[in-house]
Amino acid sequence: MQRAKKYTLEQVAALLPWPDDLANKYSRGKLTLIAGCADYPGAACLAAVASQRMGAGYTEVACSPESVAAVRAASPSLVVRAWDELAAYAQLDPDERGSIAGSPAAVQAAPASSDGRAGVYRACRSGRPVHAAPRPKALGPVAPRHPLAFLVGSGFDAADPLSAQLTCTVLEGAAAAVLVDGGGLDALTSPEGRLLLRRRFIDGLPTVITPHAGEAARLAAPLALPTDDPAQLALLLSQAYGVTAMVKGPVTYISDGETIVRMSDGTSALAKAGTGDVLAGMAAALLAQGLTPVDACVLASALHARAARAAAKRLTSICVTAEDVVAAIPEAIASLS
Ligand SMILES: NC(=O)C1=CN([C@@H]2O[C@H](COP(=O)(O)OP(=O)(O)OC[C@H]3O[C@@H](n4cnc5c(N)ncnc54)[C@H](OP(=O)(O)O)[C@@H]3O)[C@@H](O)[C@H]2O)[C@@H](O)CC1
Ligand SMILES: Nc1ncnc2c1ncn2[C@@H]1O[C@H](COP(=O)(O)OP(=O)(O)O)[C@@H](O)[C@H]1O
Repeated sequence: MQRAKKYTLEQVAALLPWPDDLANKYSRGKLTLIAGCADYPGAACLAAVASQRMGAGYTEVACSPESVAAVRAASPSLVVRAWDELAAYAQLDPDERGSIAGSPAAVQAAPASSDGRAGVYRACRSGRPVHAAPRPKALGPVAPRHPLAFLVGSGFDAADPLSAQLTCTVLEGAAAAVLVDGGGLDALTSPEGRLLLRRRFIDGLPTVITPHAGEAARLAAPLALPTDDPAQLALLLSQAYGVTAMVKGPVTYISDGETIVRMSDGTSALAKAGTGDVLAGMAAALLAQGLTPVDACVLASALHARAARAAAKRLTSICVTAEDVVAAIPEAIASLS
């Protein structure tokens, strides 16, 4: 059985993405979140403001139309749109969208954006009716000048078929790192989800999953993976799905299929709804800033734990909320520097 390793404080601190003097908002990384269904706008708000605090230069949210006002109200510096066009595209039959087994070379051959910052809507905003929407070769520029990443699934309702459709559309179209969280995770067990993950793995496109114990068990079940040891589960999920897996809990384990990292600095103050959405936004923001999947998960998890401890010191471990964890991210960063 493989042993888990721990990072030293110095190793974690060395991962902090300090901006250089000539940075601009695009060079600091753009994160696009596809998150927040009508019932869970809060998850999109929490993940998005956590991304901003975690240093992403540009945070864009595509959420359900019902959630737009709430997400806009969460922070005026977020760029927020309804996911209507993307959702309409996702609902097309895969045959109409184009074969999901299409050649990766075709994706690479798509013309690069001239301004290097086309967003999630470019392919869907041609003014054509939805049934004639072109296949989005890539969500965002194919050859980005600046780092970018996508987060999909926080605040999705796993029971709604649209959740799986949106998740697969992002996995298919994003020529960049994708983090799958919350109600998007169940989509990965379907034949289409498995195929898309395999294709991303072969193409060298990083995918990160961030399940809690219940979600990890649902990912393990169809493959009959043992769930009794969370460290081994992180390793096995990573290997089986071709992703970097961060299995969350009182102790969190991160695996890229070769190594396992143990993160044990958390606190029960984190056992509250929404703290997982905060962690997803932090890790995805670090992916958008160019950290490797394991480094992004390690740094996000370490800062998440430190932020919760700092908040609990002031507010007690009874009172800390997910919003308090976001507010304490700056203290967590300062404590490492
Ligand atoms: N403010 C918002 O908008 C918020 C929105 N949110 C969004 O809601 C969506 C659904 O996410 P969810 O986690 O609430 O539900 P779901 O994935 O169905 O799992 C629940 C079942 O799993 C099991 N379970 C076992 N171990 C577990 C563990 N360690 N932690 C948790 N569960 C564990 C347990 O079943 P049991 O073991 O009791 O049978 C439990 O009944 C998702 O998109 C998320 O982003 C939330 O983040 C909250 C704030
Ligand atoms: N007892 C605990 N000790 C330390 N960390 C915890 C504890 N309980 C939960 N957490 C952390 O809180 C977060 C909860 O995530 P998750 O269950 O996905 O919440 P949500 O879906 O409500 O956002 C995870 O990062 C997990 O590691």
